[in-house]
Amino acid sequence: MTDVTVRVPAKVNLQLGVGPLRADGYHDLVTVFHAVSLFDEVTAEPSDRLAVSVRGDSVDVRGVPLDGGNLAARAAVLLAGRLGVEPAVSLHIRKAIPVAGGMAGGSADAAAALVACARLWGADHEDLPKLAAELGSDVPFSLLGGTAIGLGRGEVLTPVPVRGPFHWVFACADGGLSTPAVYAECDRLREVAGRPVGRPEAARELLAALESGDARALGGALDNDLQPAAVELRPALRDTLAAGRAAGALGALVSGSGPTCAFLAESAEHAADLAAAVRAAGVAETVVRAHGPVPGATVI
Ligand SMILES: C[C@@](CO)(OP(=O)(O)O)[C@H](O)COP(=O)(O)OP(=O)(O)OC[C@H]1O[C@@H](n2ccc(N)nc2=O)[C@H](O)[C@@H]1O
Ligand SMILES: Nc1ncnc2c1ncn2[C@@H]1O[C@H](COP(=O)(O)OP(=O)(O)O)[C@@H](O)[C@H]1O
Repeated sequence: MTDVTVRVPAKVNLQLGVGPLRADGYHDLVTVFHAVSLFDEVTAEPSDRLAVSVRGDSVDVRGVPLDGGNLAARAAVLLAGRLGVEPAVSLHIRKAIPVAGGMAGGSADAAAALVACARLWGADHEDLPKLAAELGSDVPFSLLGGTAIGLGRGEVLTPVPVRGPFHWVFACADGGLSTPAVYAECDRLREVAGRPVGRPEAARELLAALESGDARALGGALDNDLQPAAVELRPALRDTLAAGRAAGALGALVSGSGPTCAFLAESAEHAADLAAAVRAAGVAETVVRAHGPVPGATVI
C-alpha cells in the first residue's frame, strides 16, 4: 500500500455553552460545531518506525510536537494498538489551521491520522468515532465535519440541518491560548461572580437560522461562554472583536478557547471586504477567509 493523504477541516463553535465543572475535570457542554474550509492535510506513509514531520505554509508550527506527543502520532499508536499491529508509519502534517488557536487543529490532525492509518491498515471506519473520543473531546467532530450539536464533553454528536454556505473571516493571533487554562479562567470568573451555573441548552434561534440559511439571524445568535475568559487572558481580543464589528461583521466571537476571532459575513464578496478591513485595522497576525459547513476528514 502506498501513501494515503487525508484533508481535514478546522472548526468554529457557533454556540459554546459551558456547564459546571465535573468531577473528572471536564465540563458538560452544549456546543454547535461548524466545520470551515481551512484545512490541514496529513499523509501517512508506510515506514519502519513511527515518525512525524510538520510543515506550515502560513502558520507558525513551532508549538507542534514532533514526538509521540503529537496528536496525530497518538492517534496512530492508539489505532495500531487496537489492531495489534506496529505503528510503522511516517506522518507528514501540512498545517493551515492555527496552532492553539481554538480551531481544533491538533484534533483535526488526530482525526486525519485515524482515517489515513485505517486505510493503510485495512481497519473498519465504524470503529473510529470511539477511538477519536479517547484522543480528545473535539476529535469526533473533526471526523464528522458539517455542523453538529456536541453534548457531553463535546464528543456526543448530532448533525443539524444547514442551508449554507456561510462565509467567515478569521483573525488569527500571534501565539495561542491553552484550552485548560481558558476553562480554568472561566471557572474562576464564575466563582468571582458568585452566580450559580445552570445546564446550557442549544439556542433555538441559532438552529433556526442555520436551517433557513439566514446569516443575519445567525450573526445575532453566536454565543461563546469561554469568550470572557479568553478576553481576560488576552485583553487585546477586545480590540480584535471591536474591529470586526466596526467593519460590518454580522456577528463576532472568539472561536472556542481562542485566541482566533471569527466574523460572519453576508456573502463571499462581503467576506473579502471584511477581511480587507480587519487586515487594515492591524489587530491580527493573519486574516483568512473560509466558508462552512464542509465535510470532516476525507481521503484525497
Ligand atoms: C474549547 C473547545 C471547544 O470545542 O475547543 P478548542 O477551543 O480547544 O479547540 C473544546 O472543548 C476543547 O476540546 P479538546 O481540545 O479536544 O480538549 P481535550 O483535549 O478533551 O481536553 C483538554 C482540557 O480541556 C478542558 N475541557 C475540555 C473539554 C470539556 N468539555 N471540558 C473541559 O474542561 C479540560 O481541562 C481538559 O483537560
Ligand atoms: N498535530 C498537532 N497540531 C497542533 N497542535 C498539536 C498537535 N499535536 C499536539 N499539539 C499540541 O496541542 C496544543 C493545542 O493545539 P490545537 O489543537 O491547535 O489548539 P486548540 O485546542 O486551541 O484548538 C498545541 O499547543 C500543541 O502543543
